[in-house]
Amino acid sequence: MDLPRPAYTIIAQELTAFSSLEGRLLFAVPKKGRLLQACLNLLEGADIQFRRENRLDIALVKNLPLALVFLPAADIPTFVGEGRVDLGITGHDQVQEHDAGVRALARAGRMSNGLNSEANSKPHGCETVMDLGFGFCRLQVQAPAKGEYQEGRDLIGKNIGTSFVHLAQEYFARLEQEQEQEQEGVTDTAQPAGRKLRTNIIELSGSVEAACALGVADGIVDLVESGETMKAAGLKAIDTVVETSAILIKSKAPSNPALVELIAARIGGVITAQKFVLCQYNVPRAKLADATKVTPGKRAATVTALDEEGWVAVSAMVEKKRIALVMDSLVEVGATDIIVLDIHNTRGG
Ligand SMILES: Nc1ncnc2c1ncn2[C@@H]1O[C@H](COP(=O)(O)OP(=O)(O)OP(=O)(O)O)[C@@H](O)[C@H]1O
Ligand SMILES: O=P(O)(O)OC[C@H]1O[C@H](OP(=O)(O)OP(=O)(O)O)[C@H](O)[C@@H]1O
Repeated sequence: MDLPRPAYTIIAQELTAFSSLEGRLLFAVPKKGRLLQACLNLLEGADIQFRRENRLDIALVKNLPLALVFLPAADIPTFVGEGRVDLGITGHDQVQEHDAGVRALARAGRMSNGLNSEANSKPHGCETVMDLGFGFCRLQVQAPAKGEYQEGRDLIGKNIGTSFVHLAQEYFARLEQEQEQEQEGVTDTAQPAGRKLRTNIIELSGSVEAACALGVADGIVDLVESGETMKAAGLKAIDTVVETSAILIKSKAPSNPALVELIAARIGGVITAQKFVLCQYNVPRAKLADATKVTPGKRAATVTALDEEGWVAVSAMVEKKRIALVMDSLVEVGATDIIVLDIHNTRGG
């Protein structure tokens, strides 16, 4: 049985982990939620070996000078953007929300007042290394399905519940400005600094979909994947603010750029392996050109002579989502003995 450990044991372990961080590249991973399992699969595929002690948010990697830091997905862009952590995985939506927050601070003129002054001495912001191909969803404006609001503009001046306060503010600021310009016949699109938002953005930290039914908000801005949550809450989508998926981000001045490159290459290899399968088949040499049109491979198909006059064996990487159609076409061309193999890992492509 797992007995709860006294707090001092946990604190002692956390301190030990912190003291062994020196010389290690720091890599932030979502500590819970929708992205966690896919991230753990990715780390395993990239042979990043670690053991995360129960309730500890730092794990030292056994086979690389690397430490994983488990953080809320929403905080990862801040840690990476300020250069406190070198690499991170989070949603593109979270990076955009963070960037919108930085823009809001800049507009309010607070960056020049010494806020985050230490962080500001470093190159600020994070760079996207690659899209990871999971965590696809959309940040949408939603309103009661049976209500009067049909488009974003109808919610101007209303109460909007969201965890994405800065993106929601920018979205409604744009709509308000467009509406005012139309009314005044102005064509200048520059956003005036210090303009007061008429729409009331209410920050909520979770279960945002309940806000309309509970009378807290007239509309919400929240993430939608299948649409089931919003449907169950009696809401309908009226606009999309951003489309998002999980991304690998790096700080602008990582402590060990070579290790960042190595990890990015390993993760890229795992992503490619997840997207592709290896298709092998035999085909008469006379049909080779037709067959390789169907399976051109990533760079080119590998063609080997068979121990049978007039026949060749072909092997090529094919996108997993296209494989059934590709096999149909190969049969039509005259290919035989078609087999499809999973790819565990790839590199250099
Ligand atoms: N339904 C979804 N489908 C796919 N990806 C999602 C979905 N909901 C969220 N995400 C992605 O996962 C990221 C983290 O969201 P998630 O709801 O898992 O966060 P969390 O850390 O558990 O925070 P919270 O406590 O606010 O729920 C989002 O920013 C988004 O990129
Ligand atoms: O369109 P769907 O497939 O139904 O997914 C959308 C839901 O997923 C996310 O929440 P999550 O379940 O992660 O929990 P949360 O509300 O606590 O953030 C999001 O905030 C929606 O509530």
